[in-house]
Amino acid sequence: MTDRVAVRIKRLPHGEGLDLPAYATPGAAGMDVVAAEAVELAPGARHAVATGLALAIPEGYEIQVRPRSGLALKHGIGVPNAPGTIDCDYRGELKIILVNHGEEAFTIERGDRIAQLVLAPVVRIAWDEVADLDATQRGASGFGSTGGHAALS
Ligand SMILES: O=c1ccn([C@H]2C[C@H](O)[C@@H](COP(=O)(O)OP(=O)(O)OP(=O)(O)O)O2)c(=O)[nH]1
Ligand SMILES: [Mg+2]
Repeated sequence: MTDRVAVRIKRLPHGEGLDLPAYATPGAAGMDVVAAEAVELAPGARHAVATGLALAIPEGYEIQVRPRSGLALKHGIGVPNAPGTIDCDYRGELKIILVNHGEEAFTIERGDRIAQLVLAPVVRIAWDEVADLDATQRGASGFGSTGGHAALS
């Protein structure tokens, strides 16, 4: 694997005793992050789940919060803002927004792995405002303009 990037992390008082986010396998793209609180999510409900963690991500990076596919497939638990954006200048508590798309209530216990964190480089925009844009074959066509599921002939 490539070299790791150091990210400062602080445990908040209610995060004491919990595992720090960690890669479950040597090739995992995301670190699983655990809940610092127990939550009962009714069908259709959503909640910003505490992690008991605060971060200082280095400039030039963000952390993306992504759902766990097992929770999604088995229980309908999603991250409604996926991929959640953790800015490098955010010093508040990392929270994981979960939604229950399933038909049954879902119980999260403190210490359960609820989502995964992916560190990603950020390339920032410098607008170059112009009067006219260059022409392309696609032009303004989009949103299915090239056809449906059938192969191109
Ligand atoms: O799933 C998430 C998404 C965001 N955040 C925190 C970190 C992020 O840096 C901050 C702001 O997030 P975002 O920019 O997505 O939310 P916003 O609605 O635009 O709020 P703001 O006006 O504070 O930027 O909230 C989380 O803890 N968890
Ligand atoms: Mg914002």
